[in-house]
Amino acid sequence: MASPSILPADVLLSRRVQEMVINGEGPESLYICRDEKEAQDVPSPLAPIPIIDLSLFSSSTLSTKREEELQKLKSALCSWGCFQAIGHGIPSSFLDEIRQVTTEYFEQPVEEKKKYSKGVEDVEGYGGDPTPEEGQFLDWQDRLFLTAYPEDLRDTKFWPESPKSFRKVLDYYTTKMRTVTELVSKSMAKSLQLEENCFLNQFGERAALQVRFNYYPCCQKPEIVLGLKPHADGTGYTIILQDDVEGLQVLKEEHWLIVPTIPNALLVLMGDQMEIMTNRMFKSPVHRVVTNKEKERTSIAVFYTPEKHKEIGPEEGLVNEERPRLFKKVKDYDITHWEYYQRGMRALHTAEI
Ligand SMILES: O=C(O)CCC(=O)C(=O)O
Ligand SMILES: [Fe+2]
Repeated sequence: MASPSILPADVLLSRRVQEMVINGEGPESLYICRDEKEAQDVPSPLAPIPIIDLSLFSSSTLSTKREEELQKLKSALCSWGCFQAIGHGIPSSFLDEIRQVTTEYFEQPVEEKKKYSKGVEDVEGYGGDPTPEEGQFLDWQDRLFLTAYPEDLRDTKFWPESPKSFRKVLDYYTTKMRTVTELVSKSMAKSLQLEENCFLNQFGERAALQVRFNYYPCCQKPEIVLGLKPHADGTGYTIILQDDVEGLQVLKEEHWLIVPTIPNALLVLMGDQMEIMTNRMFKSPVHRVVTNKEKERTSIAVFYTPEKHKEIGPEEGLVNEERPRLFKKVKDYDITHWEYYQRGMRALHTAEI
């Protein structure tokens, strides 16, 4: 396969995938990352990712029922590293609303979206990865990346003013995500027989919520590109709202399996930092996104990451003779993760003892 030609970063960044599709341009070499033979593979089966009802974790639930659900949660995270959360308390009408403003944002003329363009060195804003490192390929996607929490770290120059309700909707979604992360973090701790606030304490009060709005245009040759290259997240964990188009896949025992789309579910997916904090009890799964010829896809991924400069490490309660300490204490792991990600590599080994 030809290695990609290197164009100046600002040129790459100024050409969005969506525009190329509108102009009828096919994937050029920079995006071609697989050969067609792989496309003749048998279609990927659906991943039977456990569905967890978060409402059962409330104190009003019968304790046996609650205990059962906690066990289900633990088993899901030990084997899959993710689960589909229902009963999270966010009305389905609101999930539809945030999906709607996301679609509306990406459907706007490119000049409107480019008002929020990220610069070559920026993390936040509208665009894609700027410079592929040697041997790396570009993802068949456009995205908008924003810090939503802590509020004083919001850079509102990247927050779209159109569609009109975008900011208000994102603000409300952030509040809801704060509630969900609190409940999920406490439940994960309880499922491991740990003190319920232990993960919340490691994340810290100023743990970040960053939102990545992903837009994957259709592709005439979906078998030779990827919407998002294989990776594990550098977060604590990530909460993904999919639309009704399949595309996200998880790697399980060397097979790619499709993550089912469930209208009102949130996919909660462990990142490397939960694998560190749980001393590898919970797995941070490798995942990727594929595209298709007929339907564009959007997803909204919320990255929940420990507070800046805060040290995290394995919970003492999960270190014992049978399970010796596997990781050192680390801080700002997401930065190391990003450096490795750009080279198409995992960073978790840098935290290992
Ligand atoms: O689009 C998706 O469903 C997944 C997105 C994802 O993995 C990411 O943004 O890190
Ligand atoms: Fe991801």
